Amino acid sequence: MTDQMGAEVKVAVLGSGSWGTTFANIVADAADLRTAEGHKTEVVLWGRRASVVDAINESSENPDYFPGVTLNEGLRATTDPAEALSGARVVVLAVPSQSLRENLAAWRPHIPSDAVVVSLMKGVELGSLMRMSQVVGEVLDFPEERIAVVSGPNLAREIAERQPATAVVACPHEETAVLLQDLFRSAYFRPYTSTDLVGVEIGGAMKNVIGLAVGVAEGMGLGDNTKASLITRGLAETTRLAVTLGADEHTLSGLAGMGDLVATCSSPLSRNRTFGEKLGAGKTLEQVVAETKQTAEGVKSSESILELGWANGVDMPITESVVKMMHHDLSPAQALVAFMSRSTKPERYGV
Ligand SMILES: NC(=O)C1=CN([C@@H]2O[C@H](COP(=O)(O)OP(=O)(O)OC[C@H]3O[C@@H](n4cnc5c(N)ncnc54)[C@H](O)[C@@H]3O)[C@@H](O)[C@H]2O)C=CC1
Ligand SMILES: O=C(CO)COP(=O)(O)O
Repeated sequence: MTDQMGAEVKVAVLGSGSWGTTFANIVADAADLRTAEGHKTEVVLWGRRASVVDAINESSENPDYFPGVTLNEGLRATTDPAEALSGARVVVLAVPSQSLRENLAAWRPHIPSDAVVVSLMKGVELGSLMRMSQVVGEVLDFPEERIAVVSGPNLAREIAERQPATAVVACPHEETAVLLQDLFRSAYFRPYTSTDLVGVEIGGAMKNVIGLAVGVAEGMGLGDNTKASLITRGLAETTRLAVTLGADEHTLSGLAGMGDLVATCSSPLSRNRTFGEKLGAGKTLEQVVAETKQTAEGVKSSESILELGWANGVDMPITESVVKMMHHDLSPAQALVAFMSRSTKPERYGV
């Protein structure tokens, strides 16, 4: 990337929550690798809260999300979006999906018109039913070759601890994906490229919904057959939707599909799975919402995803059950009965 963009590249990461902090740290660690090759990458993280920003600048730590984890010392943070974005060639977005449009509208005057914008978010906008890259394209009026996404089995805590992980960098314009792959590659983070933006984004958004369902099953004390069934049928549902929207079926058996689904559905670190687990164990929705401090994207995105499915004639039985549990007072026990009493069908139907 540095070869194409000059010897010095500034990367702005907007959002200093769990994934924004971790991703900024990945890019800062990756930058160290390339220093030896004569390139300089500056990484600046924008956060809303001064206390978090100060802690990152003063002690290379984000105590709210990763107490005890030492971040790269070269990582700088600021509460000023203009400062973070000034001269940035790459702008990485890591805020909750439902606030992206509002955030982008505020940041737009500061985003350099020739920047590449990268979404890390795994949601679908309520109302518009747009994927995050579509929201970026609409608000910023950027061409598709300068909008990319990163997705995959990326539980932030593990990666903040620098445990090995893989991901997919997707952009319809392969050259952009390759340039970003180089910028984000570190000793413990290995990005693959893809041109299938739709498949990568739908895989990321859907795995949160299936993660909620698997969490509910876990909370109800159900076993591995039930969870494997939900994961597998969840992948079928994800693939049906993604392919209908134009994705390559193979993307969904890759890192941003099956890979992320497995990580999310099997890990107690997943906020979506944990949310579902608490509900399945008998807590009320209000209790679980009050206890959940970080973003569990599937709760809201389940509604927009279901609508997207309906608008495109796609059968989405697990998503429908999740929406009813999250928003229409269906109990986990009722959801289970409804799911199991559906009419029988071939394993493969629809697209
Ligand atoms: N945490 C993880 O392991 C991963 C998360 N993601 C995705 O990254 C996105 C961000 O998630 P996290 O960082 O995990 O969430 P988080 O809840 O940890 O952090 C969200 C950040 O956005 C800020 N924020 C909240 N509302 C805002 C608003 N209205 N305007 C501006 N900033 C606001 C919060 O203060 C916080 O700093 C989500 O779409 C999530 O699905 C993707 C991969 C891994
Ligand atoms: O996206 C993630 C893992 O890839 C994080 O999952 P949760 O948002 O459920 O914590």
